Amino acid sequence: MTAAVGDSQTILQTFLPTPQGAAIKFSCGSKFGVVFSLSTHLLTMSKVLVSDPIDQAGIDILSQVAQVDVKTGLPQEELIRIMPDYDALMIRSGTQVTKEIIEAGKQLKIIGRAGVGVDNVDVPAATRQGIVVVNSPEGNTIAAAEHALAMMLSLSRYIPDANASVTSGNWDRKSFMGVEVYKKTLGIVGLGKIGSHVATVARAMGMKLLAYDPFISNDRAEQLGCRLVDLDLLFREADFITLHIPKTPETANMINAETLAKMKPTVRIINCARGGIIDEAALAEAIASGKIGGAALDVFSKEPLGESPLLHLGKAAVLTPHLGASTAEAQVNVSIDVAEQIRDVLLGLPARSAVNIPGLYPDAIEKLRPYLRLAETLGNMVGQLAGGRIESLNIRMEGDLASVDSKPLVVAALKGLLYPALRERVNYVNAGIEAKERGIRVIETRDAAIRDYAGSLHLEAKGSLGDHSVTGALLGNDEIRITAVNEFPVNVPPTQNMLFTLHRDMPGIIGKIGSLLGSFNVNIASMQVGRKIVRGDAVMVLSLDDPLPEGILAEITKVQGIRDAYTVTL
Ligand SMILES: NC(=O)c1ccc[n+]([C@@H]2O[C@H](COP(=O)([O-])OP(=O)(O)OC[C@H]3O[C@@H](n4cnc5c(N)ncnc54)[C@H](O)[C@@H]3O)[C@@H](O)[C@H]2O)c1
Ligand SMILES: O=C(O)[C@H](O)COP(=O)(O)O
Repeated sequence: MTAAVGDSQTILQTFLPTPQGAAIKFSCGSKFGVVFSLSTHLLTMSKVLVSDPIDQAGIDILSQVAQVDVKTGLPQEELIRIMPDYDALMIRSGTQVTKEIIEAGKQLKIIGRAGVGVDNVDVPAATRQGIVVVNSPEGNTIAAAEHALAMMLSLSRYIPDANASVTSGNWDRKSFMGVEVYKKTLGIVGLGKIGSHVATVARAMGMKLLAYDPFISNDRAEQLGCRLVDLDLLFREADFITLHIPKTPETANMINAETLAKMKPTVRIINCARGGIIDEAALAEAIASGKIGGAALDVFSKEPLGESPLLHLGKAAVLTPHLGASTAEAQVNVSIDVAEQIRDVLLGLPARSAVNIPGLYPDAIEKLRPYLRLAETLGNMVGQLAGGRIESLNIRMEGDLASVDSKPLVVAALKGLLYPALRERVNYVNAGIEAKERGIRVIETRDAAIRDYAGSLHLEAKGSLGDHSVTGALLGNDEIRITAVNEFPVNVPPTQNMLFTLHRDMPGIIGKIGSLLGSFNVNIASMQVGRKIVRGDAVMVLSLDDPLPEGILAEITKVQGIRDAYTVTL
């Protein structure tokens, strides 16, 4: 990287390797309103592996900034073997991105899922490695909703079997007497993006709508014409049940022998969400024995399905091979959506749909960008001052910052705190998890009444070697100012090489430190003393033009009146 990009330096440092090579101009995403100078080295070095069939539109986007290799259907061992070469991996649901693949991805910065579900990605393992995982939360919503509706109608009119009958030369009208959906009750489990669109269309078809979604308000359900009910009532009253929920420990096997027993004998179940939400053996048994009417399934606990009792249910089961997102439109949408995010992350910009960066959405970043830099700098400083093992980090949001979403600031502070220990291995993705694993307790407090600056941050680290704090704020031009160290007021910009002393405020001490540094050929750029009372305790902050040579700290602490001395390198 040859030039910092506006204020996005913090984010750039998060993901980008140290650049080399000649600079060329490169323009990207106007939504971020920035122009980058990227090194040719970086451009030629970025490599993206596309391991599932992805629409060309996304590949074209990626090809502008990276070498794109499309290698679909690779076995796990081969993926593990080639992963070390790649900066980004783009997938659909076909590739199982296991911990082993992720760990093999030594250069990997981003995994892009061209679709919604990331259940084929070991997200915790990616987070642990600092790899951002993105998806396309909306690109295939309509496709999946329309597939669910098509499945409902196919099942109620036996279209697949009727078609098979005609194409094999029969004209059998008796066997395919169907039912209407008009005035029937549809139970929608999960009233999110897809469930909402299903509700809208089903309502227009004259269906009565029940919905179960513990995270949706009554107002939203009413807006969609749905009556929010509990799951039990939905199971008992619905003529059709359609699932639009993620597979989680709570939803796994939600439809099982016990819940099937509560349903109407004519009920038809549609699952275009995820395999594993239905106990397939129990479902097949319920259909075969006439306990329920039938099922239309697009997703299965094991894909490809292979041998299954579901294959032997005749016209009472309609099965498709995970086609919910398979429309031309959806594939273009998800491919572009995810390719743009991969491109952005490779360029050091934030991703708009990262599933594992807490609270770091582009809007939030845009507003907080200068404060993220402040938080990271203060975290880095207080970590170095505290030294040793950090037990807790107290982050106080002051003034205007007391009312902002603090998550990004906390992540930035932790990234700074851990940087001296982890260097490039810590980033916005894994800072939280790295801190947790080190047992660092994070305490957030807010004080809107502190108004020395519009907004300031106060970080206090308690560690095995002592407790230290730094406070900082931004000037009008977003320049960082350290405004207190260990509660002593100062007003200094952070610089690359700094020396802090805790000492007794007494004549001659500043001179002695100056001469000592001079004798080691260290030039002082600026110096400031902060004290609360005359001749009491004080702090001295020096910005140095050169790094402190080995051994000088020990000499400084020998000076009479100096209690402690610390170096900070930013
Ligand atoms: N078949 C396909 O090809 C295909 C395509 C796209 C999406 N999907 C799947 O469809 C599902 C829904 O996708 P979406 O985009 O609508 O997601 P979404 O996040 O917009 O909606 C999911 C809804 O489920 C609700 N929910 C979560 N846990 C619940 C629970 N225990 N009980 C009831 N409701 C619960 C949430 O509150 C949310 O409103 C996902 O599993 C997704 O992977 C499948
Ligand atoms: O979660 C999703 O987006 C769907 O399951 C689609 O999966 P696919 O991209 O493999 O079609």
